[in-house]
Amino acid sequence: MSDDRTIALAGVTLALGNAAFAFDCTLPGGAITAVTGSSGSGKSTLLNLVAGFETPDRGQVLIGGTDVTHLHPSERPVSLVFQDNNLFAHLDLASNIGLGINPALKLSAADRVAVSTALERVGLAGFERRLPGTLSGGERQRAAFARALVRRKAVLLLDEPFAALDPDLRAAMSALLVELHRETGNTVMIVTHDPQEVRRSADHVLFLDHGRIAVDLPAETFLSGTGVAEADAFMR
Ligand SMILES: Nc1ncnc2c1ncn2[C@@H]1O[C@H](COP(=O)(O)OP(=O)(O)OP(=O)(O)O)[C@@H](O)[C@H]1O
Repeated sequence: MSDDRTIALAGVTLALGNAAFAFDCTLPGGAITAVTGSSGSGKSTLLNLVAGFETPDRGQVLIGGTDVTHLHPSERPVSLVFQDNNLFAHLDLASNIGLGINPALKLSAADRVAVSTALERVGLAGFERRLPGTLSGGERQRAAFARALVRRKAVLLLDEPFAALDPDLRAAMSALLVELHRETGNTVMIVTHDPQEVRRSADHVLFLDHGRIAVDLPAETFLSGTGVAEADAFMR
């Protein structure tokens, strides 16, 4: 029986322009899976298939054993954090995060408390009235995490969330991700081209090459050497 948060792609194929993708994989429920590989290998496309921004030509996308292949992104049990464009510039942080709870921003008193608690949790206590433009890059990413937290979805999808940050901040954000993951136990899929990020946060690793999954291993095994030249070279 599948864990209710396991993600599976079964016989998925997709053509986009000249690029062809074929994915067959299982992302273990309750684990952090890093999706890595060189530029253009298909990492974002794999994430977009799980999120619902792309639909396979063939095959199925399953979350917790439920076929979500034809569900709209808003109907899937997922939260998303991207590298940027996470926040609406004209809305303060309380509203930006409140959108994670209710897209019409009809928030109860309990919802407002949940927003403030999430801000506190990511180290932004008291930032409710601040506009995104007044925050540093790291603070904006923390706010994006806070919004993902209040959604309380079974699956958290992150596409290069820390790529724009300096190395210290990147390390701090990875640590925060691992800490929050320990508390929520949700299934995390993080797209990254940063080998350090894979080392720091992954329980499981998918290495993509030319639109296919070239390596699919627990992180410990992956990091000790895969025998696949491209993957081992990538991690050096
Ligand atoms: N809508 C599209 N139309 C045509 N080609 C596309 C489309 N979307 C993606 N591609 C192509 O598919 C390939 C994989 O793209 P994808 O963004 O998934 O790679 P990636 O591994 O995330 O790359 P990067 O690390 O550079 O972000 C690329 O060659 C890209 O140009």
